[in-house]
Amino acid sequence: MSNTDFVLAVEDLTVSFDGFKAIDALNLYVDKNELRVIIGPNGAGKTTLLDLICGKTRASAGSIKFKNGEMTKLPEYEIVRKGIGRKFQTPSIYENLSVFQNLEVSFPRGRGVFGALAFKRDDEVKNRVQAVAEEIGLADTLETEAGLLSHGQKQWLEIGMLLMQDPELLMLDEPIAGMSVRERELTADLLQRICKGRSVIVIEHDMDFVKRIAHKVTVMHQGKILAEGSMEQVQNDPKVVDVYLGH
Ligand SMILES: Nc1ncnc2c1ncn2[C@@H]1O[C@H](COP(=O)(O)OP(=O)(O)OP(=O)(O)O)[C@@H](O)[C@H]1O
Repeated sequence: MSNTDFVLAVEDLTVSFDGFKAIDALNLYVDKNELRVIIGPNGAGKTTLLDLICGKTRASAGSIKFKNGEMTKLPEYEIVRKGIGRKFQTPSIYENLSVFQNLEVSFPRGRGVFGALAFKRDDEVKNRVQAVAEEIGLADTLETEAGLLSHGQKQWLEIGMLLMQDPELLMLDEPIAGMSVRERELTADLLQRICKGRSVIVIEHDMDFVKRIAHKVTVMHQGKILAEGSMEQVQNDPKVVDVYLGH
């Protein structure tokens, strides 16, 4: 395919594990500023798809283009540097550092003019930490040790650590697992905020949450796309009811 306006264009993507196709000739296109939710039964290939996009797993065939650049051959750190951030289910924050320090260490090195102008960098980092802390609702807890945060706050901090790198595509695997009702609401608001200015892909099983956040829903089944569209469209699709929602 020639150049497109899509942030992410996945085409004919396939990965086989010992002959089993976990992802099978899959096509997926994500727009700028879009919040896409991927749903589907256990084993459908959702996590494997995100693993392929972030370079954790190598494709057997097909193409993954991010802003029209091919990603399938790049190492993971290059993919991060190009602007793709991925949050896994288990938080990987530094429990004995403060919220501020967790955000500070996530600021990408090697950007801007440093050396003699190190103080400028300090300001730049501080301003960025403050802005991100506000975005994730942790501006009042900057000095708190991360290990003392609630489960939900830890998840938000990890999202904040990814936001420090200002990714253009952010991928989140079941971000509300284990959260309270209130934390889920706040996470929905947070996701709505962060997709203004970047694209977000979320894997989620909680349909009420999906309804609240999704611009568009992709339903996966057996490594393929079963259906795609608005929540209403996929909810009323008999194929989707049959393999997923009806269970
Ligand atoms: N590294 C691997 N080696 C062998 N098989 C794998 C590997 N990774 C994934 N699979 C298989 O690929 C299939 C898809 O798994 P995947 O975890 O992507 O599904 P999922 O849709 O994310 O499911 P869930 O909702 O349970 O997280 C499963 O059958 C899984 O066992």
